[in-house]
Amino acid sequence: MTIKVAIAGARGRMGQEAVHTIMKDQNMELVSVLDYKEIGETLADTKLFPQTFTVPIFMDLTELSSKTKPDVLVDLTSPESVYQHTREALELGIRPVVGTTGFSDEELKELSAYSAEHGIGCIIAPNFAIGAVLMMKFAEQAAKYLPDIEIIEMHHDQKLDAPSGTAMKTASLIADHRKTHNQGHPKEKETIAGARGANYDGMRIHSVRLPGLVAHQQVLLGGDGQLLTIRHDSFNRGSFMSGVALSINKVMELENLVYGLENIID
Ligand SMILES: NC(=O)C1=CN([C@@H]2O[C@H](COP(=O)(O)OP(=O)(O)OC[C@H]3O[C@@H](n4cnc5c(N)ncnc54)[C@H](OP(=O)(O)O)[C@@H]3O)[C@@H](O)[C@H]2O)C=CC1
Ligand SMILES: O=C(O)C1=N[C@H](C(=O)O)C[C@H](O)C1
Repeated sequence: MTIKVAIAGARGRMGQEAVHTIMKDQNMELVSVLDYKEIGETLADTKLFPQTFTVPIFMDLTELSSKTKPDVLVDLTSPESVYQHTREALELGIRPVVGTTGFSDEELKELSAYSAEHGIGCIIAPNFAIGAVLMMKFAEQAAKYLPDIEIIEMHHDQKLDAPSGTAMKTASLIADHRKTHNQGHPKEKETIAGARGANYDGMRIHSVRLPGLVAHQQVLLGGDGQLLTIRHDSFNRGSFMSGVALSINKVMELENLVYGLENIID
């Protein structure tokens, strides 16, 4: 069966890569694009894609749904729009595959409840790169033995959310198994606000933003006389594409929301 896919965010860094991935996949058909700006009738009009990419662009998800009937909506947009897109897609019976980061815990809970109640599959993956998923799982396991942890995530300087979705997911996986404890000296004082990073359940998260970077993370686990560093680097956005394709296939089998690629890989 061919999976009919729509995409939101096709003009973006991830979106452009995902358009090519879906167009090349024999089991998928890119049927439509959701945008919020007048950028032309089809992807070909945007000049970002070959003239053969005559995929229609819509500004309204309900119209896109009724005219092109996608099975799946891939969202690679912005923290500002992603919740609304995901909620609307679920209401229209379209399965969301979401790479966009920046959800609150409440939004995730609410979408998860809606998805389960209506039996519609949904995947929200803060990181589609298999190496990043392994980094998170290894950090989760190591935290049992080395519970003093600082996360340093490093991204390109156009990123809108901080900390990254990957850092948040890493911290939440670790927090599920680690006893809450505040790290560092109980009397430590920041002479410049933010010097010690963000506090997630006692763990510290530091966000670096620099031109030249793509997506990188180190999890530092300190013990008496030792340091374990678990590091992952995405050097290009091709690193995320096998996870996007896997999620589009898997979401067709789901009747609930899955948060994190680690829950769908064998
Ligand atoms: N899960 C994963 O593995 C990965 C996730 N990401 C996440 O994916 C998201 C996109 O990243 P990236 O591609 O780098 O960002 P970009 O800014 O390059 O792309 C986002 C695109 O979405 C468009 N957009 C914004 N709002 C809407 C909307 N309401 N409807 C349709 N299109 C919209 C933007 O248009 P305009 O610029 O005109 O506003 C832009 O073209 C981010 O949240 C990022 O964190 C990134 C890499 C990997
Ligand atoms: O904005 C990005 O680029 C990325 N965002 C995701 C995140 O917030 O973790 C995934 C990856 O790190 C790239």
